[in-house]
Amino acid sequence: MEQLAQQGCVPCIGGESPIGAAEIAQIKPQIPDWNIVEEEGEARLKRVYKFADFKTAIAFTNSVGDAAEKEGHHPALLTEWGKVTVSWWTHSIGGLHKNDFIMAAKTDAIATEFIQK
Ligand SMILES: C[C@H](O)[C@H](O)[C@H]1CNC2=NC(N)=NC(=O)C2=N1
Repeated sequence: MEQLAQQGCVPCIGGESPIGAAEIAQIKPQIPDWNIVEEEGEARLKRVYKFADFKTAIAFTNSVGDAAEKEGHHPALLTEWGKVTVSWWTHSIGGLHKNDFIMAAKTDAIATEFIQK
């Protein structure tokens, strides 16, 4: 199976299908530290990363923002002292698309460039 982090997002222009339970079961093991949560009535992928200080947290945040711009798929990012909460979901379908799993895997890869606590 091709690794999620190596894949690119397909453009979401509306009308895409949410990811199915079978595919989630197949690919979720590649992003074991992410939780599927329900917020505002929508399924989202969420993970908290811990860093040594605010400077590292905001540098990581900006790097995730750059990846989002490159792929045209955008997360919610909450940057705090020593901590960044990242949430991925697909606004156009109000839930999870494979793109969100791809971006979660890319986010994990980016995090390895920063020293985590
Ligand atoms: C036109 C543009 O590509 C779309 O609005 C994109 C932008 N980034 C996006 N990001 C996310 N997470 N979900 C979307 O549905 C989405 N739509």
